[in-house]
Amino acid sequence: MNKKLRKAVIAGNWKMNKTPAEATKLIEEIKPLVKDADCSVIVCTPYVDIAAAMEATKGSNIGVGAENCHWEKSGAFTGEVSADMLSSMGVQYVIIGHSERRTYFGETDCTVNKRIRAALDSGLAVILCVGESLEQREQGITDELVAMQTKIALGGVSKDELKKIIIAYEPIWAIGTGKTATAQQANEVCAVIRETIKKLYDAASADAMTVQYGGSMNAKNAAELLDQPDVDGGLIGGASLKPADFAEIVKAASR
Ligand SMILES: O=C[C@H](O)COP(=O)(O)O
Repeated sequence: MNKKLRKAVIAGNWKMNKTPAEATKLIEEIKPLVKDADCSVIVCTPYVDIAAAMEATKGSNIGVGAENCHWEKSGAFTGEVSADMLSSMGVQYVIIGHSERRTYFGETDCTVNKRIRAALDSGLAVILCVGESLEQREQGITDELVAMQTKIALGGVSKDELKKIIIAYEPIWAIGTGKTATAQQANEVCAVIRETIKKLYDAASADAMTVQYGGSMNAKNAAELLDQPDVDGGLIGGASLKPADFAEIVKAASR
């Protein structure tokens, strides 16, 4: 499929930022700036901001996502939030397997797979994050690692369910560091992910798959990254908290 036929997806990952009142304010600022976007626009917020985000995005072209979900439907899991709880609030997307969850909260490829299963069963679309550390890149194992993360995460996911999955390639060394992967590096690994989908499913599924890049994407470097044939959008951290910068990235994805 021609890249142009895959609509770009720009998702903000707010991480642990913004109170509900601040979330409303930020969305109100973003809304007019992205209203003519020719790409999907999503904001993924902390759990406590979801009600405010649902309210503020009403009637707009901005979708709302969460930053994680548990794999069980309910039970004794203090501090966790289920996929059903999120979908009951109108949430459409959930980020799963972000490297910060893997690094700081012990998440593994296996728990990522369980969370994806739960999210799909609750009707949520998933933004699955994969990516290598600097050490792994230097060892030359980026492609194998990213392919393996993708395969394990998608275990038991049908071809039909795959349509509700977006994959974000996020090299850990580029997250929040100001160190962006070059457009070529980003494209190479996004292509590896697409090839992995082709092997696991088929060429049509690989062609239709949205593969984002994430890691210090900003208003200045977005156009070059988003111009790459296998980069279909971005998962944006820091710049998603700055309305003008986020809007600039959305504009770059709309070309
Ligand atoms: O999920 C977003 C990524 O972790 C990228 O964060 P960043 O844009 O602040 O580098």
